[in-house]
Parts: sequence; structure tokens; C-alpha cells
Amino acid sequence: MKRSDFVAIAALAAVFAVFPLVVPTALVNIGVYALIYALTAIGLTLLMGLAGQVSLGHAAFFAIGAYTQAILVTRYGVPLPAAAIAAVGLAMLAALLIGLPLLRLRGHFLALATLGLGIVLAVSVNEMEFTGATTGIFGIPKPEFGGRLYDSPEEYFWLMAPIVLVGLLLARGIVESRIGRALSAVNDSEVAAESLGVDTFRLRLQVFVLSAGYAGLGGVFYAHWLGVVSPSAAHFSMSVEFLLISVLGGLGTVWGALTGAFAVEFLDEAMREFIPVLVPGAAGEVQLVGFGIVLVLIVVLLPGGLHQATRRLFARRRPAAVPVSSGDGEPEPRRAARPERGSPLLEVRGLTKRFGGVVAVDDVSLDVRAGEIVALIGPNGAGKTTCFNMISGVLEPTSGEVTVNGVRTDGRKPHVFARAGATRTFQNLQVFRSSTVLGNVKVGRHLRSRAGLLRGALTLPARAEERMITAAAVRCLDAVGLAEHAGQMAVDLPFGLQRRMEIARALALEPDLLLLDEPMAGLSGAERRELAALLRRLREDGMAIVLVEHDVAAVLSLADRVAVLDDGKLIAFGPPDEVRQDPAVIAAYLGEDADVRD
Ligand SMILES: Nc1ncnc2c1ncn2[C@@H]1O[C@H](COP(=O)(O)OP(=O)(O)OP(=O)(O)O)[C@@H](O)[C@H]1O
Repeated sequence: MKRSDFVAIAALAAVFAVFPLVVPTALVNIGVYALIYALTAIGLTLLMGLAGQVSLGHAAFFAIGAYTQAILVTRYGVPLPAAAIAAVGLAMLAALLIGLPLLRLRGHFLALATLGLGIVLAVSVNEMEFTGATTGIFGIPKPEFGGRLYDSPEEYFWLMAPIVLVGLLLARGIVESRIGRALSAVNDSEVAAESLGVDTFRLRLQVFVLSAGYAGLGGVFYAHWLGVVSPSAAHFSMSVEFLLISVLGGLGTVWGALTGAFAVEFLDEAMREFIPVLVPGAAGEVQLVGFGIVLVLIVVLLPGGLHQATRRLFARRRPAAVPVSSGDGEPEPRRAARPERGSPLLEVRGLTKRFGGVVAVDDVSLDVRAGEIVALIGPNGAGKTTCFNMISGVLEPTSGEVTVNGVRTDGRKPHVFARAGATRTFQNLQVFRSSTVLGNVKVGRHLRSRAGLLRGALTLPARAEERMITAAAVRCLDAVGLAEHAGQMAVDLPFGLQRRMEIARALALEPDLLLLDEPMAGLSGAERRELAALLRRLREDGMAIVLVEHDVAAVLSLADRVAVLDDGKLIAFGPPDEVRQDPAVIAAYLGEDADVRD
């Protein structure tokens, strides 16, 4: 986490400390609601901004927290903190049960399911005697700790403020952590992040469960402040309010949850004050319409929320300074030894892919051994990329087997391929657009580091690992001659350098097997020679490399073996000299071109 975060937290702490002293009690009361909703919105901002998932029913988790707290405290006399742990735990459990089946699917299934959950819960609490039906549960006491009763808006504000600040701090920690980096990469290119070992489903599920935990805790504080929990806590309008807070604040940052909460609550209050002045005799509904119009205007004019507006005001241009030296003496985490040279790393058996009537890849079998470069060549549309996609888990084969390092990976997701010790680059570049060159390569260290959600949130235990990740990423950038560009935004690099950055990103994984899809495309002559030299060095180190390449001359001079695909079929597989004289290959692909035969 950045130093500026700690400065911001300290400044906020000071503001929160004096806020109840300098504003009237009625406004402090609004501030209390803002803090309760901010807590909920922090989780929602993480879910929507970081994990790229939408929840339309977050009030359900809020209500689960509020009702559980109310029932445990009023009916069973459970001490407040223990009840709060159970309440938050139950909200998280509900999210786990919903997320497990749904987050495997792409698209807006989670949004729909949470909408459904919200409706089911709102109707259920309204009907069930256990939850007090329409009247809800009364008599929830104000909290009392160490003989101090938190019953006034001022006291309650001071009780909640540190909790919200800690919640923000933890969320910031996650955004800046290994997990945050991986999720941001998923938002930019899911397939590339997966190919570097990021288990998208698992991370999204974790963030969803965490976001429900934040909502559950918001519900706990809501219950104690109101003293009553009624079905309105689970109402759809609550979910909308949480969404508005997150979107208005700005999904790009967890700070947005706090700004959004205060903006929405005070705006709400201002509307109640001013609309009757502007529209005499206006009742509550009209006030809400005005409130809605203002919000729509803000969202339309400021799609990035208040966060974006403040950034436009204060920020000049990124990027922040990034260390470009790898010489900080941090030891590398030990990696299992590379497989012995010549041992089989990739075994492909009978690989076939049909797209409707088209057989793009037809019964291809080949093997690749540690310490060799295999080139996959063939005319346009021969099936090379489809083959790569099946081998790397991006496409499910119609039939056939893929084994990497002894692990069956066919039909599994790309992160399984990565875990088996292999990764790939892409013909159409898959740059993590919202990140720097160094940030891109750091994602490549995902599997070579460990910090999970909790360690990321707590920041400090992950610091040493973060330094190692940076050092290793800089070394990989060095290897492809990009160290001086480390701090630049990846999208600002010219195409050729982006290609090299993708290779550095793949190298950061320290794979045993590296698949490169047209790595020479778009590179200058000098860059091609440098890349060839790098690939030879990697081969010397015992890495196995498979490349699809149209520069046949380069391929024949570089590869140990060449596989030739034509119309989905493997028509030749052997040393370059053999392949270039193969009549079938000459007829299908090489032709009589003197350059190639040279
Ligand atoms: N998603 C798809 N749906 C339908 N057909 C596809 C799909 N992907 C590839 N194909 C077809 O499969 C065949 C092989 O395509 P593929 O992209 O694998 O070839 P390639 O050898 O990589 O070609 P290039 O050198 O042009 O990249 C082509 O006929 C292509 O039209």
C-alpha cells in the first residue's frame, strides 16, 4: 500500500475525530448513516470495481447481518461482538453458496442471482414469524463497551469511524496486493491473466464473499443504531442505494465508497430540505424524484464518479515512480528444479477440434521435450492457433489429450496449464491496459508468490514478497531489454515493445514450457535477432519452447524440430533439414522459394 494511503487515512481520522464536535447533531446523525452505508459500499466497490462483478441485491447480505445480529442479541442474549461475528459469517456463507455455482459462469449471472436473492429475502422476512414479519425485531440495545454507552449520534459516529477506516485500509491493501493486481489483470484480459496462473473463479468468489462480509457488518451497525430491524432493511431500494453510493463515489477506488456514502446521504437530506421550497407542497415521493434526477445527471456527466472528478482537478498525469533496479539483494523464492533436458514436457495425443462442420485441427499428436525449440508452421487457416488454444486450455478440444509435465490439462482452464509449469503469449496481444509495463510483468509472478486476500489486506506481511515480485519482474524486463520502460503505461508502448513485454510477462512465471504465438510479428530485423538469441538462451537453460511463426527462414534456423500443419492435419514433424525437403511440405506450404530452402 502506498504512503499516500496512510496519509489519507490519518487525515480522515482527524476529520472524523472533529466532525461530531463541529456540526449539529442532526448532521452527525446523517454522518452515522453515511458510515453504515459506506461500510457496505466498500465491499460492493471491491466487487464491482476490482472483480468486475455486479450485485443487484446487496441489501440481502446487509439484512442477513442486521437480522442475525438482532435475533442473537435480543432473543438469545448473545454478547454483541460474538453475535457480530456470527452475523458477518452468515452473510459470507450465503454469498459462498450463491457464488459457488454462479461465478464459474461468464456474464451477468451473479447480478441476476443476487437480484433474485434480494427479492426472496425481502419477501421471506416480511412473511416469517421468526423474523418478526412486517413489524420486524425491536429492542436492539445500543452498544456498550467498557462502561461507555454509544447512544448519541456523536458517540456512535466515533465508534464506527475507526471501523470504517480499518475497512478502507484493508480494502486498499487488497487492491494493491497480489490478488488485486491479478483481478485488475482479469478485467483487462481474462485469458492472459488465466494463462499466467490466475484462477479467476476462485478470486472472484473470494471477493464476492468478502463483499458480503462488509455488507453484513454494515447490517450489524444498522441494527444497533436503529434499535429495530424491519423488512425495509432487505428492500430492493436499499440495494439500489448501495449501488448508487458505489457508482457515484467511483468504482475505480475504494475511497469512492466513503465519498459516495456521504454525498448520497447529504444530498438526500438537501433534497428533502430544498425541494419543498422549489416545488411548494411537494411530498416525499417528489423529493425522491428530484434526488433521482440529480443522481442520473451526476452519473451521466461523471461516469467515473466523484473520484474521477477529484482526480481531474488535482492530478496531472500518471505514472508514479517505479523502481527499475533489480539489485536490492532480495533472494528469489526457490523454484522446483527444471525437468531434465530431453524429458517429455508436452504430450499431445489425437487432438481434434471441430467448429460445426469445419475440422480446424484433425487428430494431431506430437511431443515436446525439455531443452528444445519446436516450431509449428503451416499456411493461413491451417489450425495453428486453434492447436495452441487447445493445448493452453483456452479452447476445449473436441477430442484428444494434452499432458504437461505429467499432468492432464485438456479441457481444463488456462490457469491449470500454468500451474503445470507452462504459459503462452498471444497472436493478438493481450496487454493489461490499466497497468504499467512493470505491473504487467508482475502478474506473471502470480504463481511464484503466495499472499492471499488476508495477507494482502494486512499489507505488512506481504511487503517482503512484493519486493521480491518487483525484483524478479524487473529482471525479466531486463532480459528482453525493457527495463527502462518499466514505469510506462503498457498501452503507451509501441507494438514491438508490447510483444516483448508479453514475453517478459510469460518468463516471469519461470515456465518449463513456453508457447509463443507469432512472437516475431511486428518486430524489426534487429529485434528479431535479439529475440532469437533470447530464445536460444532459454533453450540452453532447459526450457521447452513451442512457437507458431510465419517467418519460415527464422524458424528453420532456430527450431530443433518443426511440425507442419496443413488443413488441420500434421503432415510432417521432424528436424528442419528433413522437413524442408519433405515433398508434402513443399507442396502445401514452402513451395520452391529459394530464400526458404537456403
Ligand atoms: N471460433 C471459431 N469458429 C469457427 N471456425 C474457426 C474458429 N476458430 C478458427 N476457426 C477455423 O479453423 C481453421 C483454423 O484456424 P486457425 O486460426 O487455428 O488457423 P491458423 O493456422 O492459426 O491461421 P493463421 O496463420 O491465419 O493465424 C480456420 O479455417 C478457421 O476459420
